[in-house]
Amino acid sequence: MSHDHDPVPVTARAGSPLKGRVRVPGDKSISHRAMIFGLLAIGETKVSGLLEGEDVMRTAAAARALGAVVHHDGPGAWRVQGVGVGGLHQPADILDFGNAGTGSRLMMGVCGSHPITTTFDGDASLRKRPMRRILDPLEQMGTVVVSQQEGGRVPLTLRGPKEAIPIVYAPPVASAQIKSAVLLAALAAPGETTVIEAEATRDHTEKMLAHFGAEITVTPDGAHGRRIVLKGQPELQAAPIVVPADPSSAAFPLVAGLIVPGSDILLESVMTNPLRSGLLTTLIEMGADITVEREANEGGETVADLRVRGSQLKGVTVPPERAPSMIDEYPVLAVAAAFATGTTRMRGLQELRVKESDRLAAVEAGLKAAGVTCWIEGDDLIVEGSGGAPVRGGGPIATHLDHRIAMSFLVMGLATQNPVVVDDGLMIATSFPSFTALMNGLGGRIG
Ligand SMILES: O=C(O)C1=C[C@@H](OP(=O)(O)O)[C@@H](O)[C@H](O)C1
Ligand SMILES: C=C(OP(=O)(O)O)C(=O)O
Repeated sequence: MSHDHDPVPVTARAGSPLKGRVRVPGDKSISHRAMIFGLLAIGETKVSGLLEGEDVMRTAAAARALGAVVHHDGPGAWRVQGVGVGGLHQPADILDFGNAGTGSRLMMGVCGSHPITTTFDGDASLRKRPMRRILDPLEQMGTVVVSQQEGGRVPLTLRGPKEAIPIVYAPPVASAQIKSAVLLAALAAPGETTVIEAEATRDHTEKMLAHFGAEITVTPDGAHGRRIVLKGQPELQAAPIVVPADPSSAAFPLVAGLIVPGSDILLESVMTNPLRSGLLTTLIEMGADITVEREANEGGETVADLRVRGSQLKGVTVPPERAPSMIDEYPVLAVAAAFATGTTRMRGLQELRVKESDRLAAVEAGLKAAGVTCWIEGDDLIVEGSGGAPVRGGGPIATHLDHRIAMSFLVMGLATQNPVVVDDGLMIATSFPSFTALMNGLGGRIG
């Protein structure tokens, strides 16, 4: 399935300061998991605040194909009647995940440990992404990889064992997707499965396992790591899910509010889970005028209003151990760095090479096309800030089917001398369908 589409260029222009208050849509990671846990539970899971982006809709379609009954009751409001662990149906057709790494990898874990045969496919971007990292632990658990493309890429077909084997697994890279795939697969295995992560990554799967009644323990391991032990074959019970606002989406108006002089905006109830808030930490280190207000709890996650005002940022070094807590935010951080005083060095970004695009290369090329001095040294990205002098802008910026590259450079164009044009805005709908309307509602000029 190639999902070729005619690209739709989009332009952003500088204008007046950004003002107003907005709430960005629901978190993408939690929304995928809401559908997956709904599928694996007994009873009806009610979800509010679900992100209705294309990636999550692919996961909803896969949940249906595997036997769930999925109802859409209104904006963000969904109900999922599950089949229970062990109860997955044999899907009639291939599972097409479009652009979504999270949906496809987590569902490989779910399907790969059940006695069914499933074929996974996706768009031209997903077909380039490495899946060996998921297939390796699944093979240890007894999954047969019936067919795959070179290097373990989709389209690929998995056949699950009659009964999966519990394992002890240390993912070779810091990845919540690998961890989650193993934990979801382990639900169908008897006994205990252990995942040991050297660097803690987003913990939504662990929290939701506990919320749905699984026996799971999480303990610190080493300087930055965690040891997660899950007891297999639980009966997961449906439980309500409230999806908080996505900090990875909030990153775009947040950075726009900083780089457009005179801006003053309030982002309502953004999730502040510490394993997701590396960008906030970094921007505050850079001197950003951001205040964290009205802290609260929403559906088991901490949230807060973020008030942001236009600021002259200064360059910093971002340490590699911070990468898991802001992995999707580096493209937009690089845009912020282009306006800072001095140099920003972002260290340890090797994982950016295997996202929807090679984000290291895409950010470097885009910044250069817009007149910014930057370079890559090993796995580090270095950006020289303009120090308050105008940044030129330009384009067209090549987005390579990557929503975050498109949104990052459109944010940049709100503050550059000349407009910024991105070559294709269609992929924005995978994670943030209301992006343009929301930014323009604050006074942005994107179209
Ligand atoms: O588990 C998740 O929901 C995600 C994990 C991260 O990927 P990796 O696990 O590949 O780092 C992140 O980039 C992705 O957007 C969402
Ligand atoms: C990397 C991302 O998503 P995924 O891996 O789910 O495609 C992202 O949203 O930036």
